[in-house]
Amino acid sequence: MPSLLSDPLSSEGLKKSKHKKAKEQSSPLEQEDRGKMKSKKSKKRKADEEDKSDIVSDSSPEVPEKKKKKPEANDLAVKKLKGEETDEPESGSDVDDPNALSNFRISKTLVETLNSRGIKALFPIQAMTFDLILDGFDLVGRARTGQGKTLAFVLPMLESLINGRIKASRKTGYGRPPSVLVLLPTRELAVQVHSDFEVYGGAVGLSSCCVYGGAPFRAQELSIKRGVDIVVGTPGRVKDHLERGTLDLRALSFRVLDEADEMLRMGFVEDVELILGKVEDASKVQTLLFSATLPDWVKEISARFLKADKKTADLVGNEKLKASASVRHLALPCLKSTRQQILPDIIRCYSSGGRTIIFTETKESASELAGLLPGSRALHGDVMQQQREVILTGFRSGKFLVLVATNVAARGLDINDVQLIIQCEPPRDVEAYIHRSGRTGRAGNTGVAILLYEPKYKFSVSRIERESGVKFEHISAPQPADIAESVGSEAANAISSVSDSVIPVFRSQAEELLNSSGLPAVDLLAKALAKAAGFLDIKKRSLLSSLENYVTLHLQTGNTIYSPSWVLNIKCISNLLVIMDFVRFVFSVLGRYLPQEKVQNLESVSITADSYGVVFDVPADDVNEFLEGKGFCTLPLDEAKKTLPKLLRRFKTRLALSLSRSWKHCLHCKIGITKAPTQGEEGSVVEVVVSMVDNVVVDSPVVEVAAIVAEEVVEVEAGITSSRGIERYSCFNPNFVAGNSL
Ligand SMILES: Nc1ncnc2c1ncn2[C@@H]1O[C@H](COP(=O)(O)OP(=O)(O)OP(=O)(O)O)[C@@H](O)[C@H]1O
Repeated sequence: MPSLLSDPLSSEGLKKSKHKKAKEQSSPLEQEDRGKMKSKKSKKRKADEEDKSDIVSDSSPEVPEKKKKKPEANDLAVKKLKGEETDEPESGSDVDDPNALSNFRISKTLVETLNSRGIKALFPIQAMTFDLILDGFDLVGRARTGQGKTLAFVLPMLESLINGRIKASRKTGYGRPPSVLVLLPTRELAVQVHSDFEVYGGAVGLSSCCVYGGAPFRAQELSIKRGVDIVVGTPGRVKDHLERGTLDLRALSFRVLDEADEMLRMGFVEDVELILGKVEDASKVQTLLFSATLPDWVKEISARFLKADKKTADLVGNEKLKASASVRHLALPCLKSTRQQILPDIIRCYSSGGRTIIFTETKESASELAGLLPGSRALHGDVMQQQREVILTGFRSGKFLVLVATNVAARGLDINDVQLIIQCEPPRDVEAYIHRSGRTGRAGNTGVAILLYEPKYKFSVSRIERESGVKFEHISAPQPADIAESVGSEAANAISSVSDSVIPVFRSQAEELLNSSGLPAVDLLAKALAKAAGFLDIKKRSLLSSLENYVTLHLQTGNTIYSPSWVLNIKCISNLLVIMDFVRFVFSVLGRYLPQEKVQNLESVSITADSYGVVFDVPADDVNEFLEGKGFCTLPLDEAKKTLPKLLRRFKTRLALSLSRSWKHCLHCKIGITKAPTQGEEGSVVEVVVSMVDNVVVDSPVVEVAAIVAEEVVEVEAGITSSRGIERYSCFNPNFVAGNSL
């Protein structure tokens, strides 16, 4: 099993930890094998400074006979969570499941509480870490989103407090200082984790309180003063309590950093370090760090604040897929301007009637979108804390089914029945993609995550694919047939469920409608179904850009439009000429058959990857005129043939048109890449320079052509800095491999 920080807790490792005695009595050959494994591990440890932990726990107590099967169950559960096939029997009894609760040192009351919430066995991350935490080790735990990291620390800590190591020393009286401190990056997460402590801790007589900013300080102070066993909170407010002397960490036995990477990202570095540093004798405190992702600097934290013999349980490791495997990851091209129109249809088609979370990049767009989508609410940092709680409660309880949120809701939030995640644009940060998409497909359930992107930013989708290991299914905007399929049956059920008692009352009007409409009864019924499903009209939507009332056409030229070397040629100056040639070619051809104003209405022209064709969007009303153009085979890509041909590149048509008009200006500008790529990493920053030859005064399209050209191979990173006659673009070239000269 892969590991990032150290060798993970493989099932083999667990087996070994639990059967030390068996290990001692095993054959020399077996011991030699183990020796080899250990030396492999020690090599790994050498390679990585952080890797001081080992998976073999010698301190595990006697384990009941049944536990010997545990590693197999881990494998099974891991497979299940990864979405792989398992040979698991349909209804295996708990006794057969080595991860069954009865196989762990969990007290009866806790088992009953877990059972009452439908939990019969531990998830792999929980099974891997339970004994280690109970036996007193510091730990770094890593698993994909939704795999139960919260209970992985809650359960063994509670057991430690009530039955384990801490039982004897734990203070219990009025005014006792807390034994456990859990830090989380957001208030919502703190509330969520606190509610788990209330349920499970409450069941075994342990009290807890939640402290976070935006809520009255005094009430928190009073509950701490009365004495609590567990404090859950956000770093800022915990720090406030420490500074005001209202929180005493002297009796602390556990400190937990959940989503530590996010805490640091959110700027809590100093607060977290201050809080961790407040513990006077760190050797007496067990520190646990859980996260779905472990960027480098989390290693730093774990090296500084966790003990040298810490353990690491890593269910992700170096595996390529970092995002949830139980989620279908889809990518859909869509212009920003059409987003609002297609979102309701996407929700209808993919949410299976469950909850949807839409992620936007800014608070403003979250509010704006929520205002436009009926039945949705916005959640972001500018919403008052009290209101945020009301909104989350409403969403959890099903009062409304669509939440439009910023990253506030990306991390950790565990909400039942979120079937669909929509991300309005590719996040810059791949971890944001992983966490947002992880709000669905939790606890072994399935879900759908749809990433919307502007066609010209397709490279961002490839970047996320590359870095997260996700393989996107590329889809087009829902077409009328898709919508009818997904909502039609619901509408049909709704109509079927209407009592027959309505028939005599409505019959005469129905007959009148049938006679007056001139439609066959079945067509009229189809209209009634559409109305029941909320449709008064079905608009066509183009496959290429999801434009309403546009149709995507495919023009096949019969000749290659470009040569393969064209694609490989990343020297911008020649690219520019080829693009201009192409623009002129397409528009001159279309212009031969169509009035100029029709050609100008084309949207999003794309070249097909086979080099023989062009795909573009035209207004639905103009389709026939385009189809009648002689000499060309122009096919509408309609509902029947739902997939686009593989496309090579696309550019903004209106811009291209204006370019073709200012073609002569382009001849007077020279575009080149002047700066050597940095570092030699894959994907480097380069600089595109557009210099105007002959001092010809050029207009903005010439500048934009550089952007088009740049877009071909590079992502324009910085704004344009302009000096007389020269435009500079700082660009990122994701395809550039060190060593290639430009
Ligand atoms: N052993 C279990 N059996 C069944 N359900 C479980 C089990 N453990 C946890 N769950 C449920 O799984 C869901 C996800 O758990 P949790 O929120 O702890 O995941 P997570 O790994 O912390 O995810 P994230 O990284 O997104 O924060 C919760 O609803 C939780 O109640």
